[in-house]
Amino acid sequence: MGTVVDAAPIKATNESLAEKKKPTVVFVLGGPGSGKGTQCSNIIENFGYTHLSAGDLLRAEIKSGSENGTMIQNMIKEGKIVPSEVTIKLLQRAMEESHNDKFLIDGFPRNEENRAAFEAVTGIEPSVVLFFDCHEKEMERRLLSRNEGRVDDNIETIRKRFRVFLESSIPVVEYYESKGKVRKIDAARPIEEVFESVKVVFTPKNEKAN
Ligand SMILES: Nc1ncnc2c1ncn2[C@@H]1O[C@H](COP(=O)(O)OP(=O)(O)OP(=O)(O)O)[C@@H](O)[C@H]1O
Ligand SMILES: Nc1ccn([C@@H]2O[C@H](COP(=O)(O)O)[C@@H](O)[C@H]2O)c(=O)n1
Repeated sequence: MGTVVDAAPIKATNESLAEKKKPTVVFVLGGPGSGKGTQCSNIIENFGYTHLSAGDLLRAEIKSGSENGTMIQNMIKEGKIVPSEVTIKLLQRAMEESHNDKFLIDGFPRNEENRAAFEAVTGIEPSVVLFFDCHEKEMERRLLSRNEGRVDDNIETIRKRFRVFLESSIPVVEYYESKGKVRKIDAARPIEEVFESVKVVFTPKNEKAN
């Protein structure tokens, strides 16, 4: 079945965003189960950001009964990446509705198409890209014990998600690395230890303890 996409609201929303000062955006990347959502919850409690998870927005779109719901559900089940115009429209709407000007965008951009389309449509470049680095064995263990009833937390889909991460998402991390924007965090450690490293990225240099 073809993808149902309504591109018109992207332009309208973009015009209203363009009138305002550009928001601060931090992209939060890392493999499935690397702990992106967990650490974003910690960051928003301490640093005044709004957390926008691309995956959560897509899952909410399925639940809302949207005309794109079936397509999104099928892509998630297969571990595939939803067309950028759909995800960007959801992100833009959430940014507009939040009234904040600092965003943690979690799980986006997932591929080169996501990255280029977001920059073209919004004119926004991330100030920093957080990259949670974790080995597959640990990510697999975490996903299989997450127990949130997600349709993609089964071993077959997890393997597909790992492949998509290596083939499509790592090149995005490399792109931002070449621009000096990536802050790589060892995410295979306990949650509190990972957050200690994350805090350093968000704490202005002159506020760090000696
Ligand atoms: N450092 C950690 N050590 C052990 N377990 C963790 C750690 N960080 C997160 N978890 C657990 O692992 C699971 C996956 O974490 P989380 O949902 O934050 O990952 P994610 O990167 O956002 O995953 P996805 O991309 O699949 O949404 C959760 O059950 C979470 O509680
Ligand atoms: N930019 C994105 C982000 C996510 N997806 C789809 O959602 C699935 C779950 O994402 P999580 O970040 O919650 O793990 C992911 O596997 C993709 O199918 C997407 O298409 N584009």
